[in-house]
Amino acid sequence: MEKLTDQILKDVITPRPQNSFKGTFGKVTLVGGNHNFGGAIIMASMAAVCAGAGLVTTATDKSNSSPLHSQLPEAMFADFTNDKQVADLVQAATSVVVGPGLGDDESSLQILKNVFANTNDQQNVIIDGSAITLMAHENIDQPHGNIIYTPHEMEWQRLSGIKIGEQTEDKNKIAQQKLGATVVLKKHHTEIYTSNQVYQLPIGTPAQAVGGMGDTLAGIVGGFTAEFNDKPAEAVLAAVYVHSAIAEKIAESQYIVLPHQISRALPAFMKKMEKLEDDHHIGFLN
Ligand SMILES: NC(=O)C1=CN([C@@H]2O[C@H](COP(=O)(O)OP(=O)(O)OC[C@H]3O[C@@H](n4cnc5c(N)ncnc54)[C@H](OP(=O)(O)O)[C@@H]3O)[C@@H](O)[C@H]2O)[C@@H](O)CC1
Ligand SMILES: Nc1ncnc2c1ncn2[C@@H]1O[C@H](COP(=O)(O)OP(=O)(O)O)[C@@H](O)[C@H]1O
Ligand SMILES: [Mg+2]
Repeated sequence: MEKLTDQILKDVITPRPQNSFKGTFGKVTLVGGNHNFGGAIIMASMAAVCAGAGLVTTATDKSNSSPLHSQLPEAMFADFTNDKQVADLVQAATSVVVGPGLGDDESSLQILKNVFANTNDQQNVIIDGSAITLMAHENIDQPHGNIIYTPHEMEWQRLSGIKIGEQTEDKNKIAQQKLGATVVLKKHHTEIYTSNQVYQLPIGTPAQAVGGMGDTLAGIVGGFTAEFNDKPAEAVLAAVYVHSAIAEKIAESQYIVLPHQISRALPAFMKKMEKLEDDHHIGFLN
């Protein structure tokens, strides 16, 4: 298992080209947030916007429209039960994030099926939270796309069949290769299983053990894979690293880290990365 280092941030977060517009930095469509779990998709959307995606649309329950806009006017809203609109938004996306707060009832299942029917192999498809649980319980086929699963250990147990105490590198690798997808197995020292390597995140803090922390990571992965779409594999690694690097910084002065604080800190943190030259170390950034 290879340890991730801050080099991944320097590799991925480079200065934006001058001759650019919002379309240069990709479109993210996020689908989730039922009547009870609106916060999950709002946190994921905030993360995608703050990570620098060019255009972000959130397909969610109608009741989340005003809360979304009051928190995040940069995001557009769509009703996730409008199949035609969701199909169009999914087809238009560089990256699709599906699952945060989607829920597991019949309506959630129909929405998931509609999303999966409309992805294509050119897109990054981040499958998180309820979408993983639904896939496992309802035996739903993996959709087209560059698939990135972001399960916690219980979600990975549901998807892979490997019990939490038995999730060894070898077993996880076999399950990941069968899926033919990237797996971000979230925990203390998250592991990332890619097509040719297994990475471990050596940073992160229990101050991150707060609801919404994974929703926020899913949004950053969506944002980074859209924005840095010429290197999507590295973008996933950088997203995982930046999420915990910012959390550690905040945890120096806070007992817990609120997920939205990570998102709000992203633009300034990324500015510091952009300025770094190879012979400088991120540790100097205090
Ligand atoms: N503000 C919002 O709207 C929020 C909405 N959210 C949304 O809710 C949806 C459901 O997601 P979920 O993760 O809350 O529930 P589920 O998939 O049933 O897993 C929990 C079960 O697994 C067990 N467990 C064992 N190991 C574990 C581990 N390492 N990490 C985590 N759990 C572990 C755990 O054990 P226990 O804690 O009971 O001991 C429990 O039995 C999803 O769409 C998500 O996006 C949340 O993001 C919160 C904020
Ligand atoms: N003790 C810990 N140390 C480091 N990271 C943690 C710790 N506890 C939780 N996390 C991180 O918080 C996130 C939790 O994800 P998840 O359980 O999906 O949250 P939610 O669904 O509530 O948003 C993951 O990124 C995980 O790595
Ligand atoms: Mg989660």
